Amino acid sequence: MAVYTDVSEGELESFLREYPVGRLLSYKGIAEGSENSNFLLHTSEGPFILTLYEKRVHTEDLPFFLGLMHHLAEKGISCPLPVERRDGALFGTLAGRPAALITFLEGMWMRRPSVVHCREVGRALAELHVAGQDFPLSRPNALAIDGWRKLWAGSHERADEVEKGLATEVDQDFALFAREWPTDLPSGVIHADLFPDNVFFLGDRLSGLIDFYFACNDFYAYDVATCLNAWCFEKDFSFNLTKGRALLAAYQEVRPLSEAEKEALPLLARGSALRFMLTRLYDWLTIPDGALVQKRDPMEYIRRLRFHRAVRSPSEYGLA
Ligand SMILES: Nc1ncnc2c1ncn2[C@@H]1O[C@H](COP(=O)(O)OP(=O)(O)O)[C@@H](O)[C@H]1O
Ligand SMILES: N[C@@H](CCOP(=O)(O)O)C(=O)O
Repeated sequence: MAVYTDVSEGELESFLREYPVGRLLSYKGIAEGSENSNFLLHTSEGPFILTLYEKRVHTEDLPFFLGLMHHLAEKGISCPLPVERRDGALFGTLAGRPAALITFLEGMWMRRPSVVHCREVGRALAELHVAGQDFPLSRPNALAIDGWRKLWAGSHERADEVEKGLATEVDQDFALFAREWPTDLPSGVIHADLFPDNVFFLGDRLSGLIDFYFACNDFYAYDVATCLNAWCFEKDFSFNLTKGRALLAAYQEVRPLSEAEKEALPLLARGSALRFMLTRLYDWLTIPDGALVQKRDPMEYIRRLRFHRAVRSPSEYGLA
């Protein structure tokens, strides 16, 4: 459940008066998602999504996130369009939180993505990378190595509660990344969280991308690695080579990877697995039991991390 902040009908109505969206007919909290509070609204002008930004989203980053959605939508990427207020602003304040209204996207996310879905997401990711190339704003990745170190500092002491020996194991990954993390791969705007729950489909056709609230500037290939982790592993933590091949081939039809990007993929996939393990671990250890938030299992990403440690060649992900 991700509704951290309650909104009363009265305060919502007065918030909506600033928007050209007609009269409020109904609204309800959305259980899915984990970072922000989301509501589905019906107004006399149609359905909208209302988002109240919570702990990991800072107000100063909203022009980047909302401006990016605007930019991508104009370039033909199917993503929500932030609705402009009457004063031209893309967000306001509601129930003490920064809040925005975005257009509603049709479709549903795939609980069990198939090879066809992996192909669709590979292509969409590359199109997003290309469409973002002339976006004028930039935002450093707050969850790059320095961000990982902060999360690790906040959970290191208790990591062995999740699995004995985990703290020592992960310390070794940090040591490797400090020495070998690439510095000069092609970079630009990346989504940074393109998991299945952030990609909508109508049948087998991708209908839209949502949740740009980790978007930032970083290596394109790091985004590819994040998608390999999120889309191409099976429930038993085996890597599905057919899915990997489909995702990478579709990506490369739009934006071919350089030799340096291909070579870096095992390390980037390992780093991306660590990044998601760390946010999950931090939340696992700090969010109180019984809170109305769906906690995600850090072990799922430790298992991926272990897989990548053993990878010797990018061909093991399906790269030709
Ligand atoms: N533009 C949209 N159109 C339709 N549904 C949306 C849209 N944005 C969010 N949702 C719904 O809200 C849920 C949570 O959104 P998400 O942005 O992933 O939240 P969080 O940032 O908290 O993870 C999604 O799974 C989806 O059901
Ligand atoms: N995708 C992340 C968590 C972020 O949640 P989202 O609902 O914003 O995609 C994870 O799986 O750890």
